[in-house]
Amino acid sequence: MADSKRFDHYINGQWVAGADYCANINPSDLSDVIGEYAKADAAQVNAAIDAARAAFPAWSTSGIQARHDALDKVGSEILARREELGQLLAREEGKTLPEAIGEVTRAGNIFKFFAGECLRLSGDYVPSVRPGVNVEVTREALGVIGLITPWNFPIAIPAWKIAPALAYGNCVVIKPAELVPGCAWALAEIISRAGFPAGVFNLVMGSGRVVGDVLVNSPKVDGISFTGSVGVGRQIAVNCVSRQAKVQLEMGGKNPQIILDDADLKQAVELAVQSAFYSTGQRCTASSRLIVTAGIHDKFVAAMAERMQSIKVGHALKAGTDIGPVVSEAQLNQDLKYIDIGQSEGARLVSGGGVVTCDTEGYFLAPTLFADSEASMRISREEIFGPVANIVRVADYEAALAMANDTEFGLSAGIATTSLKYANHFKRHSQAGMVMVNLPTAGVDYHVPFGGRKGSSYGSREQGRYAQEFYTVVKTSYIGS
Ligand SMILES: NC(=O)C1=CN([C@@H]2O[C@H](COP(=O)(O)OP(=O)(O)OC[C@H]3O[C@@H](n4cnc5c(N)ncnc54)[C@H](OP(=O)(O)O)[C@@H]3O)[C@@H](O)[C@H]2O)C=CC1
Ligand SMILES: O=C(O)CCC(=O)C(=O)O
Repeated sequence: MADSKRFDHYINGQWVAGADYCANINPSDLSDVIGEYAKADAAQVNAAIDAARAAFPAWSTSGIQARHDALDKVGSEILARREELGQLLAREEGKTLPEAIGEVTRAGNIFKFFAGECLRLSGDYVPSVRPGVNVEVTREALGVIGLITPWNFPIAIPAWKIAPALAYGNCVVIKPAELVPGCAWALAEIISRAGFPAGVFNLVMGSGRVVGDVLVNSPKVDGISFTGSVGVGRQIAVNCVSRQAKVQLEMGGKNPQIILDDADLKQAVELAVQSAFYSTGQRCTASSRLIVTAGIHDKFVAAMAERMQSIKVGHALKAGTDIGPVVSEAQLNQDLKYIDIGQSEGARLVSGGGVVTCDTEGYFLAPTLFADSEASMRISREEIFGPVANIVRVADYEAALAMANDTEFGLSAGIATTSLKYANHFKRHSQAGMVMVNLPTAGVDYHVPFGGRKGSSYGSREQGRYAQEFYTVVKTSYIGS
């Protein structure tokens, strides 16, 4: 358990000391150490995998009422403690407190949703083409699942992987990002008291290179669900496919936000600000390319420049902060690098462009907007993952659609328009997994599928009922008389 701000792994129903420890530091205030979190070595990861393997036969055939009750209990506790957990989340990741409380609420609702899914498991019972024979199609748990999660949604992403995995009868070993182990640890502590048998749920913290690598390559792990960068995701896929393990990847985006001439200007500005800068732009669904048609372009650029003056950057826990810090020094350097690239490529800086000084020492960056950009520029093509966006001018809707689809990614895509014709056409012809009409590209519901096309995602969808595609395997049984 936690001992003078030391936080241990949870393996086989026990709190286990780390092979080493790593400080979890508040990006809004680098003098604030949240705690020392355990780092696992390979032996500890293998112990967690073995515990999950041993627990699997009983858990995968356990009663659905017990599974429902345990998941529901987790959801209730998360919701009851949303303010306190939101504080922890804002402190370790840098999202503002309202955003963090919103994310915690989403996590609680996800556990409640999948508690319900335990009671809605279904299959098919159909006649055979052979007389006197019947056929059953049922779903069974996949097995032991390794969950590898990123830093930008420290409780919601673990929740949307853990809850369906357990609901459908799998056992899990989760490795959260080393930058944000606090929320995953708090979630593990709640799960440890909810009534799951030992070994069903295991938390091992530490680096991707050690913990993640063992999980991905262990022959005792039947599937990996990963969210993070494209480079790491693709390598995980290669390793999983080579040993025939199931794999699901959620990775980057370069999500377009189209603003058409007929858009409501005020609404378009608000949703563009939300898409590009809220959560410090650190969402795979964020939009860093605003594609604007010629008739509204100049008014839109001017209105954005004015609106951005009132965005307050500051300590994530301070009332009134709109945008908290960037998560880490490495991410800040990546954002600054792209600001330099934008300037050297010839885009015009409209707002922001550098770090911001606050009362505390942290990784504060001004929301940054470029205009007069070209679709071919690196700032228009590569995922930045920070509060940095650019505007590209196009002639009309057709050009906007073509530019929106001209990307290696396909996670989410938005359009601001008052035209039903263009909205409907965009819904049908956007090559993204999620389409937003008069809404920001980021900010999704928890009960419907989440995921993208092309380079953004691989494997079946996460969330909602569709999650069962990954976490279950189908069995066909033939019954003769
Ligand atoms: N789609 C999304 O939601 C996200 C996208 N990103 C993108 O990725 C960029 C880099 O962020 P970063 O955090 O470094 O992303 P990573 O892909 O490195 O990290 C995601 C998760 O994978 C783990 N990991 C890292 N290397 C390996 C490996 N070899 N085998 C198994 N697991 C591994 C990480 O562990 P650990 O970090 O503890 O070492 C973390 O838990 C961002 O700038 C952004 O562009 C980042 C986060 C989320
Ligand atoms: O936009 C959202 O609500 C979810 C975004 C997300 O899951 C991510 O950035 O990884």
